[in-house]
Amino acid sequence: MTGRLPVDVVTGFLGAGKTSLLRRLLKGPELAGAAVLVNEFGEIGLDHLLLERIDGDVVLLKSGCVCCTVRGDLKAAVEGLLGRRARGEIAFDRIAIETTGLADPTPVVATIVSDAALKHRLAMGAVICVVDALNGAETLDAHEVSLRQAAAADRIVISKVDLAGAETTRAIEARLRALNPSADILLLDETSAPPALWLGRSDDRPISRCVADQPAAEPGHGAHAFLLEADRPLDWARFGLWLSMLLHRHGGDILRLKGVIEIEGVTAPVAIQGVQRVVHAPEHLDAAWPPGERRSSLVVIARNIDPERVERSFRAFASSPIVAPSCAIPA
Ligand SMILES: Nc1nc2c(ncn2[C@@H]2O[C@H](COP(=O)(O)OP(=O)(O)OP(=O)(O)O)[C@@H](O)[C@H]2O)c(=O)[nH]1
Repeated sequence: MTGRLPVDVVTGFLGAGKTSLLRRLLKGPELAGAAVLVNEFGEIGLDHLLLERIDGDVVLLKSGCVCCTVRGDLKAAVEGLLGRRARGEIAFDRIAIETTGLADPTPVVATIVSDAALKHRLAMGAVICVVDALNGAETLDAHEVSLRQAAAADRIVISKVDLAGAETTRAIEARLRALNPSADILLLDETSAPPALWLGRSDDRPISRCVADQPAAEPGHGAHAFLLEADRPLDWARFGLWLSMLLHRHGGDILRLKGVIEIEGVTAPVAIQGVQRVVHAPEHLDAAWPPGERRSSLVVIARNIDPERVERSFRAFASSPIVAPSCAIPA
């Protein structure tokens, strides 16, 4: 890898735990000095609310790492970062790319190993696929792209084993071993140590299977992203009710819901995370609201749902002081 920057790719379905894994790795020495590229689905990103902005889509993480949100061309984003590094504007010595949860990682790997402009400057590290122990089986059944993600991986991290229980975890592990026998598998919960040694490649794993001739899966799979916003603080109990009704009614089609909300009587922003039918524990963020951005914003990634109906329902809920029948049942 001499002279070339190692690139690791973190993939996995929506909400599997990719960012959580990266956040933990960023706290240790493994990713110190890394540039992290976050490839977001759709045009809507929220991470900028929580990170210090350098300019445009490039942000500096608290760890000192560079983080770049990619909404279009990955190659252009990587070239942009390499250019800024060459000009001495930013410093990093490795790259980690988080793909969108709906992406087949194959084209990302192909860009790194075979693009004429990049292949002499970058060296492929590992493809790490995060699979959620709780939702993993249903996701593998329903979304072909999740099979491709697991099949392309050098290493598979099974997340949320603390939520799934031993039996469910064993079942998903056995399924993943059958699907990709050559991948190393690691079980992870919220407290176990991050798999530092998993970054980088071991030479006996040919990259070829990652860049197999098969066409990449269509990104998106009919899913679309939309944004729900509210300018005044939300009542926590009513918000919880609205959210549980939404997931009760449409859970199978809400692939991901995440955002930052302002709750009545709470100064700090609160991060909300929903993955299919599961709502994770809300997180009170340390960061204060960036100036001028104090508002609730929720990104929903869904399929088979008319965003306007959900928006109407959310607006009615967020703006009315009492639960009116028209907003009580999410459309
Ligand atoms: N209990 C538990 N929760 C976890 C674990 N890993 C991730 N989570 C939670 O799962 C939710 C989604 O995690 P993220 O890391 O944002 O998932 P992601 O794959 O980056 O999501 P997208 O980028 O939207 O595809 C968050 O609320 C995390 O705190 C785990 O091992 N245990």
